[in-house]
Amino acid sequence: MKAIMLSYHWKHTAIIYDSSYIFFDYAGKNLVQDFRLDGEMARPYDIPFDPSKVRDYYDLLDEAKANARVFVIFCNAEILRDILWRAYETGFTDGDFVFITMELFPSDWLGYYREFLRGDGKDAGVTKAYESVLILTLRHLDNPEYLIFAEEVKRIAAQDFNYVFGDEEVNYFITAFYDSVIYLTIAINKTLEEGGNLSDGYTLARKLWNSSFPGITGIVAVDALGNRIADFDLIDMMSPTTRQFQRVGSFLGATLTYKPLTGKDIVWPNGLPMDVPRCGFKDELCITNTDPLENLKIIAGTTVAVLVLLAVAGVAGAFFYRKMKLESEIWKMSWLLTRDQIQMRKGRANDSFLSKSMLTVQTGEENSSLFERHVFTKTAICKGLTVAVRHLHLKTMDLNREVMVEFTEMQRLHHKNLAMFVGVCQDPEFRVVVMEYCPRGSLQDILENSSIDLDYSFRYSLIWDIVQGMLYLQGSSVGYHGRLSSTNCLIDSHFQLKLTDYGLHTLYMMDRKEEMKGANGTCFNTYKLLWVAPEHLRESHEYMKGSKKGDVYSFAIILQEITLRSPPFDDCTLTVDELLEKLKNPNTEIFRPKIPVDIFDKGLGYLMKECWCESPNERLTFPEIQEKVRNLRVGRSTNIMDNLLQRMSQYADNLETLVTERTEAYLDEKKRAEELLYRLIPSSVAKQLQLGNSVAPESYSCVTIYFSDIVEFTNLSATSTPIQVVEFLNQLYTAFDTTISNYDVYKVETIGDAYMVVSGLPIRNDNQHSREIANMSLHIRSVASNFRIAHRPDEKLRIRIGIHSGPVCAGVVGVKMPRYCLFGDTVNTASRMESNSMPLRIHMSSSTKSILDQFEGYEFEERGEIEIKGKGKMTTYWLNGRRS
Ligand SMILES: Nc1nc2c(ncn2[C@@H]2O[C@H](COP(=O)(O)OP(=O)(O)OP(=O)(O)O)[C@@H](O)[C@H]2O)c(=O)[nH]1
Ligand SMILES: [Mg+2]
Repeated sequence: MKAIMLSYHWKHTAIIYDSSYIFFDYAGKNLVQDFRLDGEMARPYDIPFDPSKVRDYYDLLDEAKANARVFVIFCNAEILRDILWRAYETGFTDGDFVFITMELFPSDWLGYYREFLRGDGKDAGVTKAYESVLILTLRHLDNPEYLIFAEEVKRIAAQDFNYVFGDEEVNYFITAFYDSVIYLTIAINKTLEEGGNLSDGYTLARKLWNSSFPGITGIVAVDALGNRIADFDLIDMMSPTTRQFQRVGSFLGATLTYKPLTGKDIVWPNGLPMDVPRCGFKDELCITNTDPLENLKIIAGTTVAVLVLLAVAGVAGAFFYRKMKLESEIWKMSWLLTRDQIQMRKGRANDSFLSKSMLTVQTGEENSSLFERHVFTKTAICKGLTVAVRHLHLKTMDLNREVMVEFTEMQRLHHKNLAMFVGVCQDPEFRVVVMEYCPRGSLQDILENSSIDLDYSFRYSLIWDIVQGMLYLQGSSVGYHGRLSSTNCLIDSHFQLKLTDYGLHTLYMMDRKEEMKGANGTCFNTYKLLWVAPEHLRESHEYMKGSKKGDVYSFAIILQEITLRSPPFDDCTLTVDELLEKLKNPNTEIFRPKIPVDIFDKGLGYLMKECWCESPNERLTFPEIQEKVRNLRVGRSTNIMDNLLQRMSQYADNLETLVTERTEAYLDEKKRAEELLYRLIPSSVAKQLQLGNSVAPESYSCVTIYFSDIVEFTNLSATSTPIQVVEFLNQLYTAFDTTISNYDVYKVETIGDAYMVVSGLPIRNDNQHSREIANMSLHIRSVASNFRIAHRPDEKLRIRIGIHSGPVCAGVVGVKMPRYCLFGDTVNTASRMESNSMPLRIHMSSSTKSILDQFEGYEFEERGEIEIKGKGKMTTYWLNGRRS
């Protein structure tokens, strides 16, 4: 570790370690102590901790920060993740700090390492923190002797122990045992050569102390106390997107040297971190710096005045020190973001099931005209985080001292109920404030989303979160929120409420002034003023900064929204502007939202009244509100976790039902579509098409084709309306379709009054095709002769049938509306059989007859030789019937 530290010119370290990890070598020497004793290094600052007792890992980091920028951390992976998350949350991961930890076995770390991902909302932050982490692991073995040895171990494991290694490396302990045996054999040989006594184990064991020998893992170095000095690799994350790690350097035990690997630089978030910050660990170096001289003037007027002040009292000294610290932070301007650091995300931020795409708010106008607000946060990626970007209306951003102090103060705020302030960008084209993004939308979104059921405990936990955030904010140097509203209460992925858009009083005041002027083409939305306390409404908007008591009033309006689950002042019928006027100028009566008698919690009703008193001094303070809410909450189920889980499972159930319903509907639809397709194309062919396979045309050596036609259809059509014709054909073909479903046949198509059926394809059926078609023809004939034409009840339907057998080729033609078609002379001949047939008779060719002859029971009648157009003379037959 020392070799690594010195190689990067770091001499100051803080060792943060789980005190249950005791680092002793076999001779009983405490390794942490050992690490502390080295002339070249400053004495490392030692922070042991008991994980079960640590209240907040920030405390450890804060303590370490006062002594070092390089933190060596020893603890288990879970705790490390918690520490890193806290480090990220509290601003330790921007590149000023280094975290070195140890993970003995390297195989897990090389390649893609995702084990620190948990999907708990902290992954991005922990990944960011990993940019500052270096991991020390045992050397990755790849020397030729080791590779042969590893192969051999794998072979023996499979052969003798039936254990087959996967991708994993051969365990390091196996190689260490092997090296021990080499150690022993060398020691025995040496002892024998020297004529020593083999039964003197102690001397034997000491034979190779303070020396080295070639082992299977490379050169094995043994120190003067008999400890093996292992070889280590230093590993670093190459990129936060791929989370891929790489070796950046190696430590060789035999030479006690660390060498960075050429061409494999450590990827730092912000360059190589300095061993000592510019102003020293306690800002002590800045007091005599040139820049701070300027600062001194700013703080106390003159340098002399400050020095006098310092001399006068220790208390003043402490004050001075704090001020100096703030000054150095102000000038660091770490909140200032460049345009390149903010990558806007495309599309709207609407990734929450709680956010409605459209918020519709009733303005309260006489006719209840609805005024729609369609608001989405713009989101971006900044420093590896998804952030909410708030565009400012200011034409210029004057980074005067007051504004800079505000930014610096904002940056110091860290609380679970505050959305983090990320920074500002003052690019003329892109003047924005960047805040932590909360994916589940605002409190207003939740309240307006009727599909979310809000019970007591949930409402109380929302209120509780607001109070906690406000207590912290009002106790901080920022002093008050200034624009507390339900749109500035956000819900994060853990359903925790976080306040946003707080502070920055000077900047936001100037910005609101511009917004009201309509800068950047915006139109100021007076609806936002419904949360502003009357005393501030009365001020000129330009000075409407806000106050602690003003926040309490805004909180009361949010309480109204939560308890009544309605927008502010929802009960009144005034327009927003009329309403604001009334609030500004109360006549005899103070104007506030009405609290219905059946309010779900009377206690909350009283609390609202105590918070929106007209006189700011009569309003409660947040500590008092906290007490009241705590008392009101007693007796209600406060287990937000249970409640949340219940809600989540309810939501999941709803989703599951929805998914099942949709899936069923989809499957039904699919089935219908498939059935339709199977009617157009034989199912075996359709399946091939669905799989994306092309269907090659196929020839069939013998199939039987049926054609039938309605006698005098032209006359019938001429004397019927088109609708009657369609209805008639539909009824007839439905009857035919039902009939043919009893046979192994495929209906090729209907063309007008013609009906075409084939048997023997696409699935071949030997010679059965002639029989199937013959039987079907007889059946259809009887169906047709019994068929009554609905609009001509007295007329008898007569059809002509013709059948013929022979070779055909079948294939799918067309892309847009693919059709399965038959080609070949057999089709024409079959059609000719039909056209030369007689009413209610089945006319067949000799080829069909000769196949049918193989089957018994058919009654034929030779028709004799007839002239068939395009074919010449053919002997044909009538199929009259079949003996049962
Ligand atoms: N989902 C989500 N919505 C946000 C986030 N930040 C702001 N919003 C919403 O984006 C919309 C526009 O926000 P703003 O421009 O801050 O306007 P506002 O909050 O109504 O008013 P002021 O902040 O007081 O100016 C509001 O509906 C916010 O609730 C966020 O981090 N996540
Ligand atoms: Mg806002």
